[in-house]
Amino acid sequence: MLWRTILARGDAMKQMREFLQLIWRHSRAKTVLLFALNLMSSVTEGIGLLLLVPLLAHLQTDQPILGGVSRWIEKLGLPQSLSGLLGLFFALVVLRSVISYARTMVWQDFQLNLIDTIRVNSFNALLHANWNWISNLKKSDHSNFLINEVDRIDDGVTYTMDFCTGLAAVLAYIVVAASLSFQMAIVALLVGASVMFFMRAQHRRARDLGENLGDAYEDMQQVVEEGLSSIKLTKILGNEDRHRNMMADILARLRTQQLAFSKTNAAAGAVFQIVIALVLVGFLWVGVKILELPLPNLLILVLILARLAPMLRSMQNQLNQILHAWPALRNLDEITQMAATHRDVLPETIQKIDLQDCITLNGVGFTYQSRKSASLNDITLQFPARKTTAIIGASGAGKSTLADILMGLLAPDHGEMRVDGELITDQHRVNWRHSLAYVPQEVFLFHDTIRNNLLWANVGADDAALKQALQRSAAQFVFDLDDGLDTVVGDAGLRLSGGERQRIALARAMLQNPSVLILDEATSALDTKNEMLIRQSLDQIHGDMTVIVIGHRLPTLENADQVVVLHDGQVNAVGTWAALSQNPDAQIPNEFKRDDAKK
Ligand SMILES: Nc1ncnc2c1ncn2[C@@H]1O[C@H](COP(=O)(O)OP(=O)(O)OP(=O)(O)O)[C@@H](O)[C@H]1O
Repeated sequence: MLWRTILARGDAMKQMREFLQLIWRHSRAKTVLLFALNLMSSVTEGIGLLLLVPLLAHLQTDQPILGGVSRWIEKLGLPQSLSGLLGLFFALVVLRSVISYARTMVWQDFQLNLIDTIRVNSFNALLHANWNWISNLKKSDHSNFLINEVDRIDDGVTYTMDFCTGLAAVLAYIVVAASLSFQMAIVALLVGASVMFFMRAQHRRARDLGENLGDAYEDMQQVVEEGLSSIKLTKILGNEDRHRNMMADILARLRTQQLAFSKTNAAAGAVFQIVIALVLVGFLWVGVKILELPLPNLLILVLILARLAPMLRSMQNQLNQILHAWPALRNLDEITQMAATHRDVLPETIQKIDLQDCITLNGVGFTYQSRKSASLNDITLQFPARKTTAIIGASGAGKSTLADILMGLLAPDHGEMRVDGELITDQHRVNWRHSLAYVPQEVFLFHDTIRNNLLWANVGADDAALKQALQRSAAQFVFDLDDGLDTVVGDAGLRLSGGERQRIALARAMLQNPSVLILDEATSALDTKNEMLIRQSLDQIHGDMTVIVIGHRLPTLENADQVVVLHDGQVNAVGTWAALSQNPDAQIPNEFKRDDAKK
């Protein structure tokens, strides 16, 4: 194939093909339309150029119109007079402008749509990936991907399409040139192909620089995200300069990459211009001295060459940009494939599971991918419905891992979990997750109003339901705020105290009206008064809702129906607090003993 010859190299072909496949997969109909418009635009351009031959011949009456062109004019019944040819030429220019306008509009719509689809689909793939995989990812890499890398894919797609448009135009010019002098067209083609071939080293360099640029963007994203989210710590540690320097170092690296890329491009441009000037000089010499071409033909050939030169130069640049952008496309493939491999199994419709009897764990074991030893080992437990179970244990004993298994966020490597006797498999896990509510130790609130933060749990809840949920969570302080439910909580809820954040998170959980409520140190940031209020509200739901509390303070243990002691990922003891506190074999963390002693 002609363009295979022009590129004369496998890599660029493969990478451009991947961008073309992306375009093709997005909308076949629109891709065909775009290529048809490209073709029409090139054909009208070619015909317009050919019409210049008789037009020029009119200016020089002793010159005959070259046979091929005049034959076509006669065959198609086109006017041969100067005014007729001028009219035709003008009509062609108008037609070409209309085609070019249509092409731009179709392409703009197509391109914006394609890039939005890539962003939304990648975000969606990450959101639906399972917790075990996603929790081990570096967040900044993925935000960098969704923001910067998709922009680079956008560049790659644009340059691919521009390259195709350029290629169609080049082909049209070559056809026109061949119809005027076949030998000259072949010479031009061979020169173009060999220049492209010798540019291989620069193409490779463009791709390598593209990969380095991607890494530098990832690092920058990480520095910005970590710098901003740790700003309080930064101020306390006095590390502002260190963050600024890290940012400056990364920007310097980015600058070096970008300059290197510009240098590669500029060098390619310089070589190109020299080669094209040589070809032009040789062309004229061969045309005049050897082939003795008629003046109109020679002028059109020179015009073609003069227009081809910047076009080939742009195509050369586009090729570099495509290679530069390609690593981002490879990242897209990797992320999409990885996220698909680790995808949660989604049911067709969400059906909440209403716990009636008990949750049972039989011989459950779990090992994190990055760990050699198991974090949970042979856990066999029962969590009776409408009862409160407290899980305690030293730091690292496996409490949060156990909570993640109970919530269906992690799937056990060994053993099984059953809800009312029904085995919970991947097919049930999402339904099960929708049936429970969770209040973590580190509460997350959106930078939005309290109302909107609550509505994430139940979109349709009215103000009365919100008020009730806030009351049940001892969060009446909201009604004393100037803007009440419409108070904006700030970034991650930073405009509220830790205790206020926790109470709003608890209200959000209550609003879900869950079958099971899981609390992870959820009252750790509360003062005694508010802790007591929350405990009272938990007492109110006692007997109505299944509650699992992790690592709580002593009073909660005393009120729990059963307390599970975890030690080194295993169940050490189970029983009421009264029984456990008398059991010398129970590995009860010291803080509970001290609290007990104080009491
Ligand atoms: N994402 C993870 N990847 C690898 N190992 C992990 C991960 N999360 C926890 N672990 C390890 O699993 C073990 C149990 O951790 P887990 O967080 O469940 O303990 P915990 O009892 O909740 O501790 P703490 O009270 O300190 O929060 C620990 O050894 C911990 O280092």
